[in-house]
Amino acid sequence: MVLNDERNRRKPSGKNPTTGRPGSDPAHHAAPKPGFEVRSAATKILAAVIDKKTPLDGMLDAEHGNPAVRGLSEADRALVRAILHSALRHLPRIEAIIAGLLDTPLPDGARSLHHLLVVAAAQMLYLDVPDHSAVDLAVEQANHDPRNRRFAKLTNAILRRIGREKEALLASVADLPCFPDWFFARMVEVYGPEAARAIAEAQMQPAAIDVTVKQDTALWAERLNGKVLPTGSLRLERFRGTIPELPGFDEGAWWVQDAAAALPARLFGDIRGKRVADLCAAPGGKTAQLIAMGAEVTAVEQSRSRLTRLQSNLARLGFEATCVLSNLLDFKPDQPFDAVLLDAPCSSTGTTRRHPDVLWTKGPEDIAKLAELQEKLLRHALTLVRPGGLVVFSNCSLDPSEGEEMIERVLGGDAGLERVPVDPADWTGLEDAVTVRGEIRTTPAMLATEGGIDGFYACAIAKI
Ligand SMILES: C[S@@+](CC[C@H](N)C(=O)[O-])C[C@H]1O[C@@H](n2cnc3c(N)ncnc32)[C@H](O)[C@@H]1O
Repeated sequence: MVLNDERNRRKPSGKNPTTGRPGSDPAHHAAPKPGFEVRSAATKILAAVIDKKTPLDGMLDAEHGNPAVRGLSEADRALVRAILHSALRHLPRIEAIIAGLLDTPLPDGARSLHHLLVVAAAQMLYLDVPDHSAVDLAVEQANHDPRNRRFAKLTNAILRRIGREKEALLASVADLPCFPDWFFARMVEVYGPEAARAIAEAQMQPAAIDVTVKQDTALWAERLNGKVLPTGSLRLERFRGTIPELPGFDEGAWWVQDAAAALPARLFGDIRGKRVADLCAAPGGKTAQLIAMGAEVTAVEQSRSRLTRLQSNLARLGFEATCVLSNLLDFKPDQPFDAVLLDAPCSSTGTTRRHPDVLWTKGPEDIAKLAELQEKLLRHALTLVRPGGLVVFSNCSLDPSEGEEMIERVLGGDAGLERVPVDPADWTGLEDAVTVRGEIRTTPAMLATEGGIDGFYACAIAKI
């Protein structure tokens, strides 16, 4: 296996054949360079995401995460995260660039070499890491790994070429959608080629932090140096640092919630004084909204640790709810509710701006299973509301099999249920998100001038 066009340049150089450096000993005998552990952690975690389908967030946790990150400083963990986000956000382009520089593909067994190259290329192409540092550390990594030692020279050659020809290489892949093929094909089928491209393009932009404010959004926009979106959420475009340090956090004046995630609660209209169940409630962004809207809320959640997190979030906000630890399918209250919100577990394909691992850890078979589960949960949720009551179903998937199509199936077979269409006049700035049936469907390509929004689906159903 050789680098395209590198053969003609090969001359006897007097350099060490393994490291490509003049006269040096193999790097695996030396102490690791600063930054080596960060790259090595990023490579291991990328392998776990792509090859083992392990979600990224848990692996980056300082206490319970992947052993490779546990000993790292906060700054180093942040760098691991930045490298991985860049690598996963642009994976098809990075892989195409690397493949184009080889005249034969990497052998099937060379997965760790693939990951090492992707990690280094992501830093060179999409982050401000100096090329020489990314190249040196990648060559050192190759030398440290007995599986990759024989590829150290190739690693050096590929990465140096990426450094030299960066602009042209990036231009050569600029039309490639950064989605796995199966997902892009599905987006084209559902939204059409142009919209699918816009969605793929939008998901490459990291998402800003949005917050929902309890009262007086304009005042908090000033204090937090944020911008009020047409949807009412406050966007902190220039935010850097940690959330708990921001003004208003300790006093519970606001909570973090993507602008799209704040939309489903709006479908209830006026719920002051009503008994509302928030099903699948943790970490509680929508529970907080329903309480702020004046409802008496029961929050149901099956995960103990997540319910604890919801309770501490509500305590910080000075809010109260009845919290029930239960699988929703086993939840049988004494009295039906006036309204129910089911924000169902889903594939989360609308959140790839924040979670670029999602599309590499989930596949079409997961989406099909989740759609089945959602239908079961919705059918149960519908039994929990009184006649005349309202059920809002929502989730953050871009796939209509988890939204529009499933709702169609549930409504189609039941004369006692009716979709309640939203009025586009109430959705200024987000009119495109109102479907012909009066549901809400956002994609990351919407609110583009404001920096985008997560993909979300929401629909209101009345029980007659
Ligand atoms: C998308 S998250 C909900 C986000 C939440 N509504 C919010 O706005 O903060 C889905 C939640 O559903 C919970 N969940 C999944 N299956 C459940 C079930 N069968 N019963 C109860 N909760 C469930 C998960 O533990 C997870 O916390």
